[in-house]
Amino acid sequence: MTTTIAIIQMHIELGKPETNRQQALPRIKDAVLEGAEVIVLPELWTTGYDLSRFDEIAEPLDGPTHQMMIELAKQHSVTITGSVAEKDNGHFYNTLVAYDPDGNRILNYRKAHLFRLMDEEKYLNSGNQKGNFTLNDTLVAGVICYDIRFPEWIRTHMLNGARALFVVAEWPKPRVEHWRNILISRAIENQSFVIACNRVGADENNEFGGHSIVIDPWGNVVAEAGEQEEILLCEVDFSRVEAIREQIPIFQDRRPDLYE
Ligand SMILES: NC(=O)CCC(=O)C(=O)O
Repeated sequence: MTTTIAIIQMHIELGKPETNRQQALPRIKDAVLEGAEVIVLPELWTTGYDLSRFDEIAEPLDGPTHQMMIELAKQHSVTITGSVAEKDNGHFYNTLVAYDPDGNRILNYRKAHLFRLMDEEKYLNSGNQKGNFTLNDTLVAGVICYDIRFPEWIRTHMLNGARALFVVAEWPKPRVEHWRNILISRAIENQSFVIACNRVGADENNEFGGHSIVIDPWGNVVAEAGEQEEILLCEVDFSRVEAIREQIPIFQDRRPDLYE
C-alpha cells in the first residue's frame, strides 16, 4: 500500500507568521486536491529565522499555527507536519509537530542540535527527546535540518524501528550538495526512506537551496524539486524497507560492542 506525500517547498517571509500561514493555505489545498495524505512544510515555516523577535512571534503549542494545522488535518483527512517557533515558560524552541487526520498531535520534537552558523544557540533551547512517531501503522522519525549531520542521532531513531526519516529544513544554497549527499547517505546507511522539505527564497542573511527530496531505502532519488517554489508529490510504499533490510541485514550485523 502506498502513501501519497506532498512536500510544500515554499518561500517564507521573515517574521510574518500570518502572511506565511495565508501563503501556505492555497498550497496545502492544492496538495490535497492532488491526493496528498501527508503534507510536509519546512522548518520554522511561519517565522523563518527571525530569532531575535521570537519573544513576539513564537507561540505555545495551542497557538494559531497549531490551530490552523489541526483544522486542515481534520478538514482534509490528512497528516500535516512542519516545524514552528515554540514559546514555553520563557524558553524558545524550534519544534517539529505533526497532526493526524483526527487533529491529534502525534509528534512534538524540539530540535536537538542547534546550528551556530545561524545563531540558534544564542536564542533557543535544544530538545532532548527523540522524534519517533507513528504514521498510520508505520513507525517513522522526524528531525530538523542540522540534525541530519549527526548520523548517530538518526541511527537511534532507526534502532527504534523507524522505516522513514522526515526532515524539515532551512538549508542555505551554498551547501545544497551537503544536503543532498547527507540525505542520500542517511537513506542508504539506515535502509530507510528519507522525505525532506527545504525552503526556497532568501532572508537578510541567507539564500536557501530548495532541492526538497524523496529518497528510497536503496538510496535512489525518487523525487526532487528544483530551486523555486513547488509542491513535490511522491507515492511511498513503506513496506519496501523490509525487503532491503533482509537482503543486506545491517541491523543484525552491527557490532555495538566495538562502537563505544
Ligand atoms: N537550519 C539549519 O539547521 C541549517 C543547517 C545547515 O545549513 C547545515 O549546513 O548544516
